[in-house]
Amino acid sequence: MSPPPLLEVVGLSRTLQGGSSPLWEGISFSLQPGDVLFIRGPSGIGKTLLLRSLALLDPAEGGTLRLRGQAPSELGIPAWRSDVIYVHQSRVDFPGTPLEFFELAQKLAARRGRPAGDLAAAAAAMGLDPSVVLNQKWASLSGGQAQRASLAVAAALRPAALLLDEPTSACDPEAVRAVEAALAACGAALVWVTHDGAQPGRVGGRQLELPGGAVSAIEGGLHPQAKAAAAAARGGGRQAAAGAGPREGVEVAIGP
Ligand SMILES: Nc1ncnc2c1ncn2[C@@H]1O[C@H](COP(=O)(O)OP(=O)(O)OP(=O)(O)O)[C@@H](O)[C@H]1O
Repeated sequence: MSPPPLLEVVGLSRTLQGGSSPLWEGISFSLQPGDVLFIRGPSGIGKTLLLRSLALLDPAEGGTLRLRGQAPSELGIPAWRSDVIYVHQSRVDFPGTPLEFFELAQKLAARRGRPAGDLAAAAAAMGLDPSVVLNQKWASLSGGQAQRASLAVAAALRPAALLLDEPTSACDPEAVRAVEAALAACGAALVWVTHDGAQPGRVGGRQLELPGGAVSAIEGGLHPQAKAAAAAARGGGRQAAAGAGPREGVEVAIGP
């Protein structure tokens, strides 16, 4: 028997309070390690809510979620959130520095026994100078630095899946390319919301259109050899991704 998918989503639906019809329904897809699924759709259609539902931060009222064959109720919410990490769309100024944040996140009970990732390498892959940016207060980082530092923390926590809400919205074109390559090579399954129409074609994978939920393959994408080389440079194996928000109730989501 073949192993279950890494992340399996079947028939997920969401209706806003007071709404007469679902925002989206019948959302189904499955992901294996390293897969990329872009979420596309107009503003307000519910892309963020879908990511938050996958992270158990916002309730979907229909459908099922499974991580390596286990439902959230079997795995427990903290364990789910330490392996399926949501990185918030907008800047979040946490107290302290990115390095302190990462160290705090590593101490969460749900992370005990998990191997530590290499935060400096993840930051460098995103085009940051780790010795500077990781030791600076979040509040003093530029928007693009803070966004990439969040992604580097997330990546270095080595989740199974990263839920990325417009992860390059604050980056200049050079940084966008670095982040795309770093995320594509990080080893986690990626669910990636973007408004950049060219981004799916640069990264590759599949895309899901809201509200209908149709999933299609994307033409193009990063060359598999480039991804393999980046993975080898990292030391191979399952790697980096996803941020941790060591706050009560959020566990390891990066952001509120
Ligand atoms: N926590 C929430 N509870 C109830 N309704 C919400 C919540 N968050 C967002 N909404 C509403 O749900 C709808 C979808 O919002 P969402 O942020 O998911 O859209 P989006 O597709 O990500 O938009 P954008 O592309 O502009 O970021 C909007 O009408 C929004 O007002």
